[in-house]
Amino acid sequence: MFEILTTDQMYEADRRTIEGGLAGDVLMDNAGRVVFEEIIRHWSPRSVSVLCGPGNNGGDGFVIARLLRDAGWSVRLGLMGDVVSLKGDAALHAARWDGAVERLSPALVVGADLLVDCIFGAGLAREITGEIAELITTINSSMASVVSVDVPSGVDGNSGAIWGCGVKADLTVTFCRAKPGHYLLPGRLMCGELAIRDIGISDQTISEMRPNCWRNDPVLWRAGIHWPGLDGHKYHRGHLLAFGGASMTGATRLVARAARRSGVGLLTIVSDPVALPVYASDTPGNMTAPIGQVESLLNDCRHNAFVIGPGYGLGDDTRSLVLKLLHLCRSTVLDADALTSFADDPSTLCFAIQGPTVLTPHEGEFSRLFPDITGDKLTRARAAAKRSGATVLIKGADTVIAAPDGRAAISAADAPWLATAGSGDVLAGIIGGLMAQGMEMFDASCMAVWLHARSGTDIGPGLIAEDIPEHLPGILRELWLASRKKG
Ligand SMILES: NC(=O)C1=CN([C@@H]2O[C@H](COP(=O)(O)OP(=O)(O)OC[C@H]3O[C@@H](n4cnc5c(N)ncnc54)[C@H](OP(=O)(O)O)[C@@H]3O)[C@@H](O)[C@H]2O)[C@@H](O)CC1
Ligand SMILES: Nc1ncnc2c1ncn2[C@@H]1O[C@H](COP(=O)(O)OP(=O)(O)O)[C@@H](O)[C@H]1O
Ligand SMILES: [K+]
Repeated sequence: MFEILTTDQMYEADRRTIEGGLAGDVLMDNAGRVVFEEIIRHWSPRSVSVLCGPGNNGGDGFVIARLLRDAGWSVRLGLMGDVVSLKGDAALHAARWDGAVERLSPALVVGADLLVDCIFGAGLAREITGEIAELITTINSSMASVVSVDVPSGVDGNSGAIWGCGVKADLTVTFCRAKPGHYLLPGRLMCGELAIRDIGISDQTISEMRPNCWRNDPVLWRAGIHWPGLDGHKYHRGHLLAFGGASMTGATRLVARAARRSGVGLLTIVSDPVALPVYASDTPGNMTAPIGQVESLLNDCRHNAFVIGPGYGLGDDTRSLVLKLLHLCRSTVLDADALTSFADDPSTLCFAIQGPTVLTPHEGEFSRLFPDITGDKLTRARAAAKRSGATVLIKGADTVIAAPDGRAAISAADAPWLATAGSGDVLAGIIGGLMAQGMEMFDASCMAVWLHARSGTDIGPGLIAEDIPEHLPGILRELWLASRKKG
């Protein structure tokens, strides 16, 4: 259930399921039934208005109305357009509804305790205007609870964008698998609780669709974790070089702390000699080296991973050091100043990326580096990954991680506490630490985002960036114990 399907993939899965012998009207009946089950699980009987659009999303509404009424609820149903204009399965289920069919209007909202939003689903393809836009405004200002069927009407299932206006739901029930728009902002903010329910489409049908987007979950990457062996030594766990700035020393201290808590064997902070005492005194386990020794450090292949950018400073020196590091094709995480230093010349950066490299921009850094790449976050991350050859991780509440081969994961965590200075530095450190231990770049990025978000939700209010590395051992222990059970 971690795959995320585009609306086209969903239509295709429906089509194949119907071809495989499950009639379309049965699929629609199943869809209506799971929404009905969610409604009766969440609410006691009350007055309901089912608001139906002209397509199959509206068809689901007729099933829901019938089941609720059969269960003794007081139900009104409104339809956009005429019943005779309905087609296929929607027409069939409309014929099975023997209650009144009212005109879809704000009058249906007045006095209802629960609204079932079946106006538009996957088929929404243009701006919502006029009477329907007014109806949506009325829905959103009403005191009634709102259940949206498949997606909140107005939300684009693929991008999470809003077509002019959108229903704000308390619960969204979607079918078979989530769609990107359930997790990408602003769509995610419109969904309320998300229930993903099976309607009879097999897992095999889904795997035949070859989904390459997932909700970020340990299932995706836990097999790729490099746990230390009984006979291991510290060099088996990698030696990360974290490049520290001369003045903003806090950033790389956070990188170092996070990388070490993620399990890296050795860590050296390389910096301008002026800042070395700060780094050296930060914590006894950090090693330090002056930037003047960088050539000999890089000549030692045991230094197998690099993190550069947080607090490093902008400019030519940063640019040439980054290019030098990329030339070695070792695991490299570029964040913050290492990215912004290429704002005037992103193609040089992209050209230099040959080895396992992760770029971790926030939205501002992303638009400086890839100003011509537009669209939703998933599309942009994929385009930037394809262009650069790096794994691209666009940060935010709906962090997206995309690999150059098109694979992508979206974080569905609820961790607004992470929006605090330095938390991005910690993330870069975790990714670097995991890659130094041998984890593949996409897996390491996904795992780091997950560990970071879990820390955010666990620690909650009051979180400061320094808390996150200290929280990692507990979560890693859980993952480790789970891996031993499976083994
Ligand atoms: N077997 C299956 O496939 C199953 C599908 N299922 C359900 O079907 C849903 C998808 O159904 P769908 O494809 O009919 O699309 P849907 O969202 O109902 O809307 C299309 C209609 O809206 C109209 N329209 C669009 N935009 C508009 C606008 N801005 N303003 C005004 N009108 C606009 C559009 O008009 P047109 O563009 O054609 O002029 C068309 O008439 C899916 O979300 C799920 O709930 C489940 O039952 C499981 C089985
Ligand atoms: N609302 C939010 N919900 C969850 N995570 C968030 C939210 N806002 C920011 N974050 C996360 O916090 C981190 C902030 O990183 P960044 O912007 O680089 O800040 P800094 O440079 O101060 O460390 C990122 O990992 C980002 O995904
Ligand atoms: K809907």
